Amino acid sequence: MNNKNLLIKNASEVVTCKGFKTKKGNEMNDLHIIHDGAVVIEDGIIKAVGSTEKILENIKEENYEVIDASEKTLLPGFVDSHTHLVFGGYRAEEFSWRLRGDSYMEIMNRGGGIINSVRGTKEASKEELIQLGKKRLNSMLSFGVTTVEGKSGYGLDFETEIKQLEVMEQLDKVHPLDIVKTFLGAHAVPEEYKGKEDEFIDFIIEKVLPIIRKRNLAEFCDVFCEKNVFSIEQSRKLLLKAKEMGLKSKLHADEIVRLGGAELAAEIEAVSADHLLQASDEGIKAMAEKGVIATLLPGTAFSLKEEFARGRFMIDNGCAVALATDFNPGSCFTESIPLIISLATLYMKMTPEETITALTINGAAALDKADKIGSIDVGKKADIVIHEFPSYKFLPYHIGVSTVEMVIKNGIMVYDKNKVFESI
Ligand SMILES: N=CN[C@@H](CCC(=O)O)C(=O)O
Ligand SMILES: [Zn+2]
Repeated sequence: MNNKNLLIKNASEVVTCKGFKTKKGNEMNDLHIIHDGAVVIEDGIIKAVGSTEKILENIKEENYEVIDASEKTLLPGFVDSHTHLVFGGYRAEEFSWRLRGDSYMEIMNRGGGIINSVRGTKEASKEELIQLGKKRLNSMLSFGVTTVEGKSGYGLDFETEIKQLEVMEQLDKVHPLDIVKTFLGAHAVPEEYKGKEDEFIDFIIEKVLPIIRKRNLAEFCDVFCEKNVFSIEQSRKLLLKAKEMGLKSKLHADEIVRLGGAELAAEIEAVSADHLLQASDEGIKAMAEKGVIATLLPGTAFSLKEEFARGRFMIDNGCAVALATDFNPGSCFTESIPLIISLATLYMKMTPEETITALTINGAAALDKADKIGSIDVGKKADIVIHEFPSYKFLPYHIGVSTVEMVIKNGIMVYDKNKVFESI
């Protein structure tokens, strides 16, 4: 189907997630559902949303390609706002080591972990990374993701960091999924800068950031602010310089050790602070006050066998929470949104409604795009997913299984599960 004028009608529920900005605290429970709803799409943009009856009174059906969504649920496309999708090589061996008890940091400190993926990414050609990227994006799309954030950070040198960002730039052009690019040059300390972390931060600021800015290769700057990686001071310096150059801030914060990353995120008014497994009460409250989004990555905690971030406490204290996969080759090799939904609802005490908000409008807000995507609102991009059951309540209920039947991106059908089984 390639018709940009589309009418989806008779949906059991249109879960609009209505809104153009971040939802905080209790607001996260309000999904603004329309029962027996319809959506009108023209030229890739949502033109009207309402009850099927009202919508049909105002349009001529014959002018549209029509999808009958009876007994189905419409949701905004998911926004996976934290991933490391471009990398070469895999770390299946390290996963086995972790199963036998080695910790993530132990593996990292003996030259595995991120540095292992840096080797693989340096060795891979741009074309290889593009082909791998396409497969990964296809998989994400099948889970109903229509916008994804992707980070560099498996280069740690000028050429490879730029290569990763260029690969994402290219993927964004050739693949229906939209990619928001983040520069994560400070993801680990390269061998030649061990003990000279300040110099490495200066190298990034002086030599890499200006080119990224000039070529518009990233919208966000991120840093792994962690004990034995980059300190609070180094992270602050990098993010503030990047901000001066026009890059918005994100942080990998308080993941393994409570370092004060949440407090730093509030101080510099970052768009989001991510992970936050060890974030302090004060840090969380400061983030709520400053409107910093807490992007939680339960797949990572699960895969590392760590305690989950305190999503319930954060929401109860007025924070805006987003959820993302953290898809990467080490700490969380999954693009599964159903897994994230299961972990958030069953283990993080988030309600189904909060979970959906965290994966849609708040995911969009974590990418500073809540005005364009993340909800089914008139004027927004027509990124809409048709789920095969009559209520959003089936998403957590159908544990670990994708409920996605069709994905519409910019008003065009790009995934139809029924087609996969057409010949059966
Ligand atoms: N914690 C730091 N960075 C990634 C892991 C990257 C890796 O292990 O390759 C994360 O967000 O989980
Ligand atoms: Zn990450």
